[in-house]
Amino acid sequence: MSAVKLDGKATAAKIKADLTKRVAVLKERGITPGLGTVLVGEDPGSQIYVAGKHRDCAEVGIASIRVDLPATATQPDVEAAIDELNASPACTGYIVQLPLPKHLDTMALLERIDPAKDADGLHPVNLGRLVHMVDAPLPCTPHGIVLLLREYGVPIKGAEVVVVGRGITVGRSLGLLLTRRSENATVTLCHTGTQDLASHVRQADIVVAAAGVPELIKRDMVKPGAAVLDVGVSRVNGKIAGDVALDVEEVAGHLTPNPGGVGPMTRALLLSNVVEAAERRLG
Ligand SMILES: Nc1nc(=O)c2c([nH]1)NC[C@@H]1CN(c3ccc(C(=O)N[C@@H](CCC(=O)O)C(=O)O)cc3)C=[N+]21
Repeated sequence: MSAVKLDGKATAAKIKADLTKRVAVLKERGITPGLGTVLVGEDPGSQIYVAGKHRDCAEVGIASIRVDLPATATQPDVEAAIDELNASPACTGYIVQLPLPKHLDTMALLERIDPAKDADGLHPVNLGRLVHMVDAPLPCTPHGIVLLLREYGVPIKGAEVVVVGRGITVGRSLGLLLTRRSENATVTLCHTGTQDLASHVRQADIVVAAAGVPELIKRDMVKPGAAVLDVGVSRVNGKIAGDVALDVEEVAGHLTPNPGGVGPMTRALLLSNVVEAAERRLG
């Protein structure tokens, strides 16, 4: 058996085509959506991600505003950059690229972002709205995962989902999305303290691997026919390595390639948050 490919690149292209039309409508009505990025330091990985986000913006007609600060930037320096984007009418949404250098207080900076401009959906107010099931920008990777499963008709309702990894950006917030009444999945959140990871993963109809540990999910842990989504972005010898062993392809029913799976969906849903923020301005 070989798994059906959950093609994130192709699905993201469809989302971007829809966003391109919506951006054109917004422009006719006098609003140009604009994505801001705040990047602190010279981490090569972060540089590549941020450059990619600006390319994506150009593709759909979103303006972009890039703020790059040196690794030595102080807390007040970054606060000033955030205050400027909060005040800028040209910026309808923005992100502070993570991780930030260790000397900075990440939480204080994230809390300073205007929740209405939070393109990542990671502001505590917006995560709180997600807990309360109130309309808010959604975290990009979890939202991308839900849309990718829907695109390929993978049943979510009633599914047993095992999420591996409790990070805010993916694991912890994905459970909130998938347990909404509209999705109705049953979600188990596994992490480094989980006693017997394999026994949990074996029960799963859908496995989401977001731990950042190469080859954590092995072939013999996966129930035949399960959908497996690989969110891992570790670097091994300069190459991107996911969390899922290659031969899982032989047992899974659906599988995301990596690259070309969850990453492009994350980027498309970031653009979607920027467009939605601009649409909310129109009311
Ligand atoms: N505030 C903030 N928001 C983020 O969303 C955020 C962040 N900080 N810090 C770093 C992580 C990582 N991340 C990726 C997004 C897309 C790909 C992606 O599209 N990767 C391509 C491969 C690389 C490429 O072709 O550019 C793929 O999977 O096909 C990868 C990684 C977002 N992050």
